[in-house]
Amino acid sequence: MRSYSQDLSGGLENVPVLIENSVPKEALSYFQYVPENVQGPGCDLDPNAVTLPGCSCRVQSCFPERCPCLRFGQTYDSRACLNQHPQDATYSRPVFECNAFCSCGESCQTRVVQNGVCVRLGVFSTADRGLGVEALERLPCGRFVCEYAGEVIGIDEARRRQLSQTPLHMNYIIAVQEHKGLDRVTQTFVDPVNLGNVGRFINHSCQPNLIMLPVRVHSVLPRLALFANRDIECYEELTFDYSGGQNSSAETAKLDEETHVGADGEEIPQKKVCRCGASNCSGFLPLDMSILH
Ligand SMILES: C[S@@+](CC[C@H](N)C(=O)[O-])C[C@H]1O[C@@H](n2cnc3c(N)ncnc32)[C@H](O)[C@@H]1O
Repeated sequence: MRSYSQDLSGGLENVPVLIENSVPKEALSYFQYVPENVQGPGCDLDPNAVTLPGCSCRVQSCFPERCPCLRFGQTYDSRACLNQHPQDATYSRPVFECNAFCSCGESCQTRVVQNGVCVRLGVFSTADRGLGVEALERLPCGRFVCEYAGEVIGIDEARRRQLSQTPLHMNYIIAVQEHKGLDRVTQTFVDPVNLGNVGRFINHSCQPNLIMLPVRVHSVLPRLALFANRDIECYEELTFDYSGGQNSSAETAKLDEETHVGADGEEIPQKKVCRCGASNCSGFLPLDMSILH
């Protein structure tokens, strides 16, 4: 069992995010903890501005039949867990929570991600993947764990940051694409390298125990929320699939066989060996080529 003491969040989360005592201070010297997304270069909106309308349900907890925030159905159960299995197709639809403009109570069942980290997590040194995060309590399937929070940046900034990296750098930029109708795609880029929360220490696995869902709370900008996709034991390392479940190995494999220089002559970061140890491991970390095109 690892020994933990300090709170990485400095009191900014509901529960301390513990750091293993053996993690060297230098490993975190350039990092500043922010519990929620912040506006970064190229992002036109302040992620903390309230840009969604509220409901007028004057009840403690909203009903799906009446509440416009629940037009796609009830998302959570009374234990703040997803009320369908996380792999269920339901979650390919947008998820909205009640927000600051809503008339319902603060204990409304439709407020989960906005309540922040409520489970005990520990940041520890892995043998071969830098730092990682483990659960310090049992987590039931569907439980909200934490956000992947950081600077929300525009695509040009994401491209600039990605191209400035070499395979020796750790990559923290997550690009989430959402399909709206047949021809509209919205992209959200979050980079928690310097400003971020506990989510930025979670490693990739080809057989993960978390799933990432875009959840809208007060703003049209989604928050990237991580939920348990099965029951998780205390001291299990937490992981999610950096590709969001889409198999990007074909594209990354092509990159490796051919060239590491893009069409405009720019250097393209090379793919990295995946050390998740899963039986279905694809061999390499997903590399989101949509940022580079
Ligand atoms: C979002 S960070 C995860 C936290 C990171 N381990 C740290 O120490 O801050 C992503 C980086 O961690 C490393 N990493 C994450 N999952 C990995 C895996 N399955 N195999 C090898 N390296 C991994 C890679 O360097 C990757 O670019």
